[in-house]
Amino acid sequence: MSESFTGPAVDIRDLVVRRGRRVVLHGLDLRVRTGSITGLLGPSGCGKTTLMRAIVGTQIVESGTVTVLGEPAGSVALRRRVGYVTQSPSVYPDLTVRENIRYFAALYGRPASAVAEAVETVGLGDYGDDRTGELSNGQRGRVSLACALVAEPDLLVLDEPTVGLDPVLRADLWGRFAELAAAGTTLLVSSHVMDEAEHCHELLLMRDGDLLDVLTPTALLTRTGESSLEHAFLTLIREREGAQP
Ligand SMILES: Nc1ncnc2c1ncn2[C@@H]1O[C@H](COP(=O)(O)OP(=O)(O)OP(=O)(O)O)[C@@H](O)[C@H]1O
Repeated sequence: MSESFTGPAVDIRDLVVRRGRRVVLHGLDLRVRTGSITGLLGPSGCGKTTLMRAIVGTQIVESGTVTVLGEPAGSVALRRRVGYVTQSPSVYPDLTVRENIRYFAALYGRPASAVAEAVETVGLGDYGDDRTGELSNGQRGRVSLACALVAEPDLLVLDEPTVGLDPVLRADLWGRFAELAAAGTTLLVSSHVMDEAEHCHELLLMRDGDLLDVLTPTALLTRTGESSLEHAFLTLIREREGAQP
């Protein structure tokens, strides 16, 4: 973690993003606490990926400001401090699993032990010497995740990192995310399955390009009187829709 920065890891003011003919983010205001695991949750198409792209600086924004670790999103100073794993794996198919991860480790000056740890974290210990192009889609996604993990950036932005993973691996990954957060890393993790929300410190609940609420999983349950996060989110949506003029 970088020493001097004490503000929120992400600070967004009045963010408007248009994609094609559609305005997909309608003036969002939000903050992501440094050292937290923040879940970005909402139905398919609500704008989670677009928001993540704005945070990592790959999205053209119409108006508003996105400040990341105290710098404007996308600035050169952030290149090594922000990791982003998209839903489509970006790995070198001709390299083996270990070579891919080693390449990123070298770029970020990380030791060989970090490579071995990253391979194990994503459950690919038996595939370290396999060519990445010969793996399944889910396995390739895990290589991509390992490449981001090995760099140990200050902010990790992960777009649906647990899709298609078995329950054991998902639990292991959330355990690793918790360790990283405890060490000061900020994680912003999107998901459209609410059962993942329980692993997060804070939830950003999105719907149709707007932020419905920002609260902890416990607060979501308490506020709605529900016992499952899935139901709680639905109840919250119905309340808000009912409250609209
Ligand atoms: N390449 C694109 N060009 C134009 N519009 C787009 C493009 N990608 C997404 N959109 C629009 O932006 C909206 C938000 O998309 P986004 O990918 O951010 O949603 P999401 O919440 O990440 O969805 P999912 O959970 O399915 O990945 C969509 O409803 C779609 O209309």
